[in-house]
Amino acid sequence: MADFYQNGIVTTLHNLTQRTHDEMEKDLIKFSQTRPLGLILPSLYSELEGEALPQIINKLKEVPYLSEIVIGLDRADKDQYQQALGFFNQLPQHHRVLWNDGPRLKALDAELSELGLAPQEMGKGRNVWYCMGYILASGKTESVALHDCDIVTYEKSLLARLIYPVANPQFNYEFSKGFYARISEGKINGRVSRLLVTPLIKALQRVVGHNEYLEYMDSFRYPLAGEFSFRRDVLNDLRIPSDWGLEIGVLSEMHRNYAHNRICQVDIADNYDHKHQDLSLDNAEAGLSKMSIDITKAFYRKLATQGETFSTEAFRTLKATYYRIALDYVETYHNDALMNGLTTDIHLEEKAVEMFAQNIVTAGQRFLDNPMETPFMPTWSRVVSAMPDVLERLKAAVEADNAEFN
Ligand SMILES: O=C(O)[C@H](O)COP(=O)(O)O
Repeated sequence: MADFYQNGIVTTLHNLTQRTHDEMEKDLIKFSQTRPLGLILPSLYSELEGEALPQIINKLKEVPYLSEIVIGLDRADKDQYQQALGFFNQLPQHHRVLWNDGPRLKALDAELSELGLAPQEMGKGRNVWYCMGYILASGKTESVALHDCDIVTYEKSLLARLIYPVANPQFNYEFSKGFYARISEGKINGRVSRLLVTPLIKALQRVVGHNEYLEYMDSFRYPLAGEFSFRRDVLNDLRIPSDWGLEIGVLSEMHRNYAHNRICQVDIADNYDHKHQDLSLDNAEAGLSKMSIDITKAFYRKLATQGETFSTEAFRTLKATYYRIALDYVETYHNDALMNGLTTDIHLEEKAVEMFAQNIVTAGQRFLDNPMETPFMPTWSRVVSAMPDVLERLKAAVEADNAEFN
């Protein structure tokens, strides 16, 4: 049973009564009559063949309040795109599949690239960015949810709870971020969120001193959750990184663009499990190691925009501060696990903390070596200003792909 504590400077919407999904769904059907609701699914072709996505689609088939589902499909050739269209045709809702590797969308991407406006890296960030552009172009929905396609514990209630805060016309929220616990096979997961992000924020608070942005980031119970929802107008002005800094980047942009009372977080599931990546202890270019470097750089960049200056010495101090705090958390989570009949591998957790500590310095060095690096994708407002018909052309390309291969 959850408590009802408000732990930070954004509103937390709890699951206090285990209200039934049917009741919430009735509300959402009503809300959707005045505020049409949509969903973005950033997906890889390989996920169609996995365990999670077919289950997710099975559950989504029964969702009655969505006017539009936009699927961004990465790493698919022509045959795979055609198969994907067949697969997603199970959905009774209006849906479109963006073939990101297809000739039409690649041609548009090449034109944007000439203007210096195309995302520079392949991956989820780029996929999400194009889906957001398509939502703006189609104009079919007022509020949109986004979630990953590798969730093996997916229930319809996750989506209902995720979208509710931006669907209810009586609420003033522009953005809502999901949170949950991650437990599987008797273990607590969420290794980067628990062992890097939270202790890093605490360490930055100690080193930088009081900082309202850090207080805001510290308010989120699962800052790395890939599940969030927003009103459509939010999409015009998001300048987000294309690398693993995406989730931190979205939170940072919401902080820049909106007052705190327009932002909330919501309890969307008791437990969440998904595909786990390797820690990659020995390779800083892969797995959770690479993720930790991208995330840490996203924090440095954001703090630099607030006038914070960094040096090699500052990064060393930050590393030492982080390391001590993170080790305390290893113990905290171990005790929490034991009391709940779960386990954590203390040795492995400490090895992860050692790697993250090293990566705090590595990220710092890369930040100092490349002060002009901007892995950000431009806001859609800027893209529209540079290419006024871009949204119409994006929509036309997607419609043509869906019509030609369906
Ligand atoms: O959220 C996280 O911490 C990372 O995505 C890693 O998650 P996992 O430990 O559940 O795989």
